[in-house]
Amino acid sequence: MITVMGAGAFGTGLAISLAQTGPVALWARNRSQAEEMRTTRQNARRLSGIDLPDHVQVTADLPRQSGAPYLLSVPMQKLRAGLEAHKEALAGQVLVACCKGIELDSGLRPTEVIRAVIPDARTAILTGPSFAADIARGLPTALTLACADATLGEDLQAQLGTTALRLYRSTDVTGAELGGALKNVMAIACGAVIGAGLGESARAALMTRGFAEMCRMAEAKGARASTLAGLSGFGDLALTCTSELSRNYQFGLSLGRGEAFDPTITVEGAATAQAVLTEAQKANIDMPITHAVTALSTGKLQVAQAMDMLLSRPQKEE
Ligand SMILES: NC(=O)C1=CN([C@@H]2O[C@H](COP(=O)(O)OP(=O)(O)OC[C@H]3O[C@@H](n4cnc5c(N)ncnc54)[C@H](OP(=O)(O)O)[C@@H]3O)[C@@H](O)[C@H]2O)C=CC1
Ligand SMILES: O=C(CO)COP(=O)(O)O
Repeated sequence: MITVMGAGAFGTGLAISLAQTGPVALWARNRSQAEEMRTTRQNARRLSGIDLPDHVQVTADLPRQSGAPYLLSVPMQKLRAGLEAHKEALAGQVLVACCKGIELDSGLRPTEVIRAVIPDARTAILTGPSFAADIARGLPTALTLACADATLGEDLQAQLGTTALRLYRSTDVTGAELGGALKNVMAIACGAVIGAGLGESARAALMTRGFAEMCRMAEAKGARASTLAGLSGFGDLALTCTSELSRNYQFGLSLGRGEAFDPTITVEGAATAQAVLTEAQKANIDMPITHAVTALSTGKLQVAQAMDMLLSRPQKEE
């Protein structure tokens, strides 16, 4: 039986989707939350209003399994701690990262963090444009499943896809992970310009130049340009930079409006911008929007100053 580790919005959405094809375990670290979900058959805290089908088995005890994958659906900055706590049970297992980001302390991508903690894990990444509630409601969605081991990638594509959730396979793990991580940084930037009333044209400019920035970093890391042009890059950039359902975009909106933002809400792009900027500076990769988002989200610049910084750069060829 497949296990989803992490009963947040996305983990719950994935478990509901997978329940169409058979029983699935949804593991929550918090015993009382698991108990409440078992009783109410809803995840009121993270994905309210959507019922858990009978096939979703909520548990606070991580199932031991041989062969079936674990889907790791925790925020990027919590992934290492989540793995460390279950190192023994997860050794040698198939671990599919479902998080979007770069670890702040190490600069590592999700599958790199997994292998740093559990060296013999067999890893993959599931990423792309999808809001948890859309997946849970069975709305049509397409995602990238990237795995360096092509045979394992095919197995996972067959196991995790449903009629509504269409999976495209890739072996470019670096490209898929960087696309998913970097689009959140650009979504914060887009939210900030819309929040500050700077207009739709400014957002289109940021999305386009942000995409150029994403490709620059990803190609420098050995990713394929075609991966960035796919679901995990361009696809998720389009969704997250234009929808008020995105938490990264909402965070940007509040920065642009000068409003406070609830710190308990998961916003992957803020820490990721800092991690990416550190990496870009080391490797001499030009990432001005990532720089601006880092300055904005750490309170070093206001939106007007960040825009001045971007607009006063030397003129260049596109
Ligand atoms: N929400 C969405 O629409 C989508 C999200 N994603 C990605 O999925 C990842 C998770 O996001 P999402 O589900 O939305 O986040 P949420 O904030 O909704 O939930 C986070 C979950 O992670 C759990 N968690 C936190 N720390 C640990 C830990 N150390 N060990 C185990 N579990 C832990 C939390 O448990 P607790 O409640 O006990 O703190 C909670 O259940 C992110 O990387 C996000 O980018 C991808 C696509 C869509
Ligand atoms: O990654 C997502 C959609 O693909 C969800 O975006 P947020 O984390 O910004 O809500």
